[in-house]
Amino acid sequence: MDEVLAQGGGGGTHQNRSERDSFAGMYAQRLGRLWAVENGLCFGRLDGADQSTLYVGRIGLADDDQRRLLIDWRAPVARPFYAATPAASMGVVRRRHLQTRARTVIGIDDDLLDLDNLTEEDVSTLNGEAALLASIDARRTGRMRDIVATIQNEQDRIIRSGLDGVLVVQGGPGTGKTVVALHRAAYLLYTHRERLARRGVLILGPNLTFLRYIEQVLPSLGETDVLLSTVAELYPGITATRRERPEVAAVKGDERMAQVVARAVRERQRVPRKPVEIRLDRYTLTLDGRLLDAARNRAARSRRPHNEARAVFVRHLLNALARQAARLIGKGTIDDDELADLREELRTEQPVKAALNRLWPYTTPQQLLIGLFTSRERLDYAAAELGEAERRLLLREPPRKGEGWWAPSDVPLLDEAAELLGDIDPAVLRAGAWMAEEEQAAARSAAEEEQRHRLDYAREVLELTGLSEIMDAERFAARHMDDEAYLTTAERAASDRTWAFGHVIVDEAQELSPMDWRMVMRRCPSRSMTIVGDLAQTGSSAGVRSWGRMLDPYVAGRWRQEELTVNYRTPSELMAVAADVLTLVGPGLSAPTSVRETGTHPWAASPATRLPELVKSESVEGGRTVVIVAESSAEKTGELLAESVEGAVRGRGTAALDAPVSVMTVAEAKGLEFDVVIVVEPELILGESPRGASDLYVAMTRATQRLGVVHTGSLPEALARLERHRIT
Ligand SMILES: Nc1ncnc2c1ncn2[C@@H]1O[C@H](COP(=O)(O)OP(=O)(O)OP(=O)(O)O)[C@@H](O)[C@H]1O
Repeated sequence: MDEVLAQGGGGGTHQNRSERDSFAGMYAQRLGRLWAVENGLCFGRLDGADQSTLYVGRIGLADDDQRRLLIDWRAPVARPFYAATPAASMGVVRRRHLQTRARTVIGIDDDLLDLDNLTEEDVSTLNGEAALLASIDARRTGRMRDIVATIQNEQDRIIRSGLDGVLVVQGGPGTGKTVVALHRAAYLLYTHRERLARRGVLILGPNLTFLRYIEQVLPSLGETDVLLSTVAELYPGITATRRERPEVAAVKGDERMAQVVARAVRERQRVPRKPVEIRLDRYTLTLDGRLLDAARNRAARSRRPHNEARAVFVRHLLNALARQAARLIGKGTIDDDELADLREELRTEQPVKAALNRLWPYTTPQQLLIGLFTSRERLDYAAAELGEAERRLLLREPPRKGEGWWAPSDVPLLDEAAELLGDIDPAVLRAGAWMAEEEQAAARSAAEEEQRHRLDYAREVLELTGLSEIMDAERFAARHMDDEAYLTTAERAASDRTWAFGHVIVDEAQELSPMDWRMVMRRCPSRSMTIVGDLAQTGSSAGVRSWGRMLDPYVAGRWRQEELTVNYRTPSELMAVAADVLTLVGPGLSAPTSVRETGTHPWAASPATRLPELVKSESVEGGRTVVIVAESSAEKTGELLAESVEGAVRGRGTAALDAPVSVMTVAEAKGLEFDVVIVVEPELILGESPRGASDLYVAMTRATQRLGVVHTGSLPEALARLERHRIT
């Protein structure tokens, strides 16, 4: 890369410049990968009974003579590093954990696996648990780290479980479901590269903040071909930001909506009660019910989606109209050529075109849903099986400029509609005239936004790699765009609604509605999936109640389940209170066992106005604190803290992850973790949604060090344990 840089900017032929660009790009990418694994590159060593020594690291490395220096953690020979126990030593005498800072070793821990093969002195210096405990005690940075150095045996089994079929990983809070799912992605890509590199891996998370939180884990494992997304982002071209009431989302997530969308499509093909008259200059043509029915049935029999079946419908009607026209102009018999001429003539007549467009209109998924949700009449027709109250929840105002109309729960409905509607002929699409003005404007502004984003990204890459001198951002971005082959699998998959992924991982899977699952399953026809979640944490009313019931329509009897039982996040003192809350969620549920105690007890304090003072006194130097509030008081509490506590930030996104203090709702904090958690007015959280108990359970299990509750309202019974440590 130094050499490429030394060649400088302009000069040379076009060919020279373009070669230089592509070398520079290639080296930049390779360098990026190596940088990503620099920290803690080598973290383990295995000493075998056969006197062999292997070093285990984030990636595999060999020297110039192809001698193995470092074994990739995913390679089969590295397996004993995670799986060997004194009872089954797998040929390993000693497992050593290496802790490094930059390139210096700062600590080692040994596990002794085969006593007979070690000296007394070795034995006296061993301390195996230390590596894990040091790792989970560390301050949180606002980003998830990888755990390659300390993967535990029950986790390792899941990470290395076979690629095929559906694997469900059920586990309580903090048991490592997310981190295990991410390592599994890295492992699968490494082990089944052939199969997965082409089709890619999709990882679905609950919201964008969460994706920011986990996004650095995989590149640091040496993988880039994974698409991280939320369900709301799965429909290319749609930004679903509208916020809606949970009961509205629950109706839209219900599986009956599949029928509703199907009927909405059929509504667009409805035959009018009265015959349709088409007035032309010389005569008037009539399409009666019988004729229209016949044309519609012909189209239906073609089994093509709506927009593609339109051609069948139109052909049938035009033939009939041509024959009618022939009769009207006094031609009793007519040969095929004449009929064809007449048909083509009619096809271009404006009144004929208008009638055909009304009878079987080209329809985009967006148009279909806007039409459905803004019309009482259409809803009554299409959503007959929903109750009156449910239909009323679906009704909404038409889109207005500058206002996001789509909600996350619309995305699977758009996807469902896209399946039933099929593609519109690109020539028709380009003409654009059939599109509503707002839609055209929205498409244009999305394209501009995309271009801006691309340029920013290009600038960032060039600056980071010191290449901005020799390559300009426009050229870099344009090349990325033009050259299909240059796109990563993840980029190609992101822009293609019909992409079939090689493997799909769904995190916080309990939150997905039946309609979400229909869409996700479409993205994974091979049904090679990892589904991780915790039924006790389900916050959405349309969410999963039973893995079996959710999966049976897709893979009845063909899925397997693993359980994670040890909590690596929450100390046992905090988990005891969370376990009390869990009894409210449902009978017979058990909380995971915490791996450590800290001696710090969770507390309660009143009134809630003491919040700023307590946030300051409880926060730990260099650590992260979250204040978790009920949805209804999030903005108010956010403002209060932003004014009174330095560095406090309300809300979602990267800023909230990086701030020393952030204010979040339960939904926003789901899946994340913080050093210190303060829950405000638990009674409100409990009462705010039908799944309030699950929400409170989620809130109480986010802390790695300290937990407190502030309240002015009453303290829920389930939190009575906190009275013992009330801060006065
Ligand atoms: N083997 C391990 N070594 C070190 N840290 C671990 C290990 N397993 C899990 N952890 C840590 O425990 C914490 C919780 O993990 P994670 O977020 O994956 O849990 P989860 O099961 O997804 O939790 P939730 O259901 O609450 O979202 C993380 O900080 C993770 O790094």
